[in-house]
Amino acid sequence: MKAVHFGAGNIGRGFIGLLLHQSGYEVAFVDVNDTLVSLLQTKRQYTVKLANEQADTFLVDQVTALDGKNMAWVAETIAAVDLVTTAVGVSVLKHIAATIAKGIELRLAGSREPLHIIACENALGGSTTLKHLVYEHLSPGNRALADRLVAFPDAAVDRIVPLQQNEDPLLVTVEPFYEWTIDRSAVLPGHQEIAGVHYVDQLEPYIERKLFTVNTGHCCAAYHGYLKGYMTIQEAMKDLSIVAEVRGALQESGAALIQTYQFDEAAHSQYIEQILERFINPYLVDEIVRIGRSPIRKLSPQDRLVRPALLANQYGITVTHLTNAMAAALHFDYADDPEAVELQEMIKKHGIHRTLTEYTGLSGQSPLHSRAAEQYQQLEQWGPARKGMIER
Ligand SMILES: NC(=O)c1ccc[n+]([C@@H]2O[C@H](COP(=O)([O-])OP(=O)(O)OC[C@H]3O[C@@H](n4cnc5c(N)ncnc54)[C@H](O)[C@@H]3O)[C@@H](O)[C@H]2O)c1
Ligand SMILES: O=P(O)(O)OC[C@@H](O)[C@@H](O)[C@H](O)[C@H](O)CO
Repeated sequence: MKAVHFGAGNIGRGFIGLLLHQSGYEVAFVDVNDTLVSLLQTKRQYTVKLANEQADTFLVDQVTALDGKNMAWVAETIAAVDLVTTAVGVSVLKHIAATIAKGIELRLAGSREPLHIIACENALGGSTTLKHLVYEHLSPGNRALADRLVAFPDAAVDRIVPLQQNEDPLLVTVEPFYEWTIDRSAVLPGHQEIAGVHYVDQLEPYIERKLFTVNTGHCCAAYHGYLKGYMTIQEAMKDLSIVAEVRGALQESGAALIQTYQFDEAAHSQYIEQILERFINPYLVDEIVRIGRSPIRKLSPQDRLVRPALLANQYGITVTHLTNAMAAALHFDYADDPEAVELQEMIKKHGIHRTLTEYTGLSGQSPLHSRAAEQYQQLEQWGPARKGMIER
């Protein structure tokens, strides 16, 4: 079996590539990073190391890489594989859609074998988004054929893979835990199930539970941690006031999830505790600026802060920690993150209220808006504390 995977980065190599390899796939990674592509082409293998006491390792071999800038080469390869996966970042999907469409077009000209395309990004409906982007490049005839022969099952992926600091540039250190959940209802007959993947009939509860617990808690710790001058999530999670913010936010999103999906309360509390343990894994060094990256995406209406806050608010659940995390996100002024820079410029130019409305979609009438704005002013006090800690 053959697969093309877009994005040979942390989750690409450390999670998707590993599981596909373990299921018997030969994986061709597509990336635009020339160094990564050339190393994978030369070595044809890499190692995944678990962040645990034993530092278990796994060899992933029979891999290759394709230059993502070479559309014709990538499309020809897609025409001949069984599976296409992505882990490039949800905002990059629009840049790979034309190449995938070209691959589908070539494939449909000569084959009636089904093709599955799965976006493994942190977003609701990632594969569906990719499908819409790909369909923009297909002729009406090919769209009709693709409706029958090409499936885009949505998925949720969970494994913490930090920025890598290894001497071997292909080695990737990952946390031991993983969960890859795929919407079975969108899978076509003939799909060979991927070992280690959990296929479910309805994905929404799984993806919302993951995004609004793991990622909500993670960014909450990151934005508060950044404000207080911590460099890693492990450092931030030693600060009890930050842990209290994270727990508070997860109780708010948890209460909303329990109401929406009738989750068992005790099981959900256990899920939260397991996630807090994962954040403090002492064998990982996970930088706060990675977890806080792209604050505009993280503050958007469908993402990990605003959507659970809106849900909770609808159910009459008091929301203060999620809005406090939004307020902290608005203080994330990391100069190397283009979205953080844009956000800070917007605040400087137009003030906090207009910025909140523009990026979160929360109108000035929303109580969540007023609370986040008020908390933004209260958090201002941490600015000097952060600078002091970073200078020390
Ligand atoms: N790292 C994690 O813990 C984790 C866990 C679950 C989900 N995710 C999600 O996985 C995705 C990737 O995250 P990551 O941490 O692996 O990021 P990353 O930056 O390590 O990897 C992304 C890779 O995509 C490549 N890329 C960018 N543009 C491309 C293009 N046009 N064509 C082909 N390749 C391109 C980059 O060069 C990079 O190698 C994100 O959506 C993220 O939210 C990450
Ligand atoms: O990848 P992002 O930017 O959506 O979120 C940053 C982290 O929270 C995220 O990568 C987690 O490590 C991951 O989602 C764990 O499964």
